[in-house]
Amino acid sequence: MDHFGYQHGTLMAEALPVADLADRFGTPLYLYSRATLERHWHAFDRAVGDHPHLICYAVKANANLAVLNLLARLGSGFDIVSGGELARVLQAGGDPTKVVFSGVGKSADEMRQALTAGIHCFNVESEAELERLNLVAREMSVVAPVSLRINPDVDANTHPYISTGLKENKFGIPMARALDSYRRAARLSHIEIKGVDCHIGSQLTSLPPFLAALERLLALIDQLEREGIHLEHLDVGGGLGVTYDDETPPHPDQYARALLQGLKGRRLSLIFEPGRAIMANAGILVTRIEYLKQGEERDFAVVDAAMNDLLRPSLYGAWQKIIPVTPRAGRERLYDVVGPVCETGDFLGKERQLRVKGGDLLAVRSAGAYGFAMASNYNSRPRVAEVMVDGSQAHLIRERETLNQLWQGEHLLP
Ligand SMILES: Cc1ncc(COP(=O)(O)O)c(C=O)c1O
Ligand SMILES: N[C@@H](CCCC[NH3+])C(=O)O
Repeated sequence: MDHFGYQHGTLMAEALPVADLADRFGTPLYLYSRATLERHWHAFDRAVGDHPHLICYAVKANANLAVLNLLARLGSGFDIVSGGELARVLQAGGDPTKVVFSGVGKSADEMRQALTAGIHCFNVESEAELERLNLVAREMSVVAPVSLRINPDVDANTHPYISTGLKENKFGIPMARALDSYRRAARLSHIEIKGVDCHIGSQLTSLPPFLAALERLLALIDQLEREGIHLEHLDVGGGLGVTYDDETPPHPDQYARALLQGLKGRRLSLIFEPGRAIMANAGILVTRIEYLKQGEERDFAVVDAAMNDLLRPSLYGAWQKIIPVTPRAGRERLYDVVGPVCETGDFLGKERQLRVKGGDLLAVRSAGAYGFAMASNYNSRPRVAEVMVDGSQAHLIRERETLNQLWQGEHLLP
């Protein structure tokens, strides 16, 4: 069921007309549907059934405290990549014992912070990081629970900027070094080996790359077992894609079934780190057309949202559906939907057929993940408001930034 569907000729967010929300909260505006994000989380959780598992939502996809809090209430764990994300999870009431810490550049301070919080596991991405973590844990007289993130050299068939499991990518420990790294970890006094981890990329729309990575990891797990290194869990990362246009990614049921079959009866518990699959289609970006402008080659719909609010189209050439909030009758025209930022690459969509007038509202769909999370103040644009819709209630979960906030923390010379 789509919680952003049309009713009586106008776009709804659950039980509320988007146009009313735009009037009430202003534009640009991120709108999220609580029912959708909860349904997506449950779909993932249910898919794994009673096989021991932990769903660790990837905080980077959307780190708003209200989002994290709703997920924490469902019993979710969290995949973090910084001390800032850990602080957000704790602030939102998340359970630190369900947190896994990924990322190639963890600082000693971040390690201390995570050890103090008592997280579930560090996903260690290099031998140098392993050494540092051992030292930090020794200083604190604790033992650090560790998974090694292995780079299985599998092509995820996704955009090169979001592919992470190829030899040339910076992520993880190369497969060829995996065994030695585990042996080294086993010798370190303040490291406890818990599992193995991989994450081969984002927006994957088919199963074979996941299964190829799984096969390689299982071969490693069996090899480690023969050496007396026993793993408790296998962290398969995130990466399950969503439908932006006409992609048909596997449903979490199919994905989980394939992985469970791949385990061939091994009783390893599974950790999942989904981000996009939970949040992307639980959010839209609502924007108002400032001007329609006729060019020589094409027309432009200049809207009030820009690349600083939603970077994916500019950064990856990503395609996201752009739909009218209240569709009109009449002739369609072809528009580039562009923002006010002074960059040629500032567009939300190119060559879109639309029937619109100046002042109309548009909604960019699938914007709940990597939308607000990647927003910036470029061109001194205050970051926009975020609203969570819950049935017929709308909650402001992040206020629109004020102009004063733009220079908060800046100082003039004496
Ligand atoms: C280590 C790690 N885990 C999980 C994710 C979440 O990925 P996705 O949003 O594709 O599920 C990412 C981002 O790609 C990641 O780098
Ligand atoms: N930010 C990216 C995904 C990167 C995932 C981070 N590991 C996107 O919008 O598609």
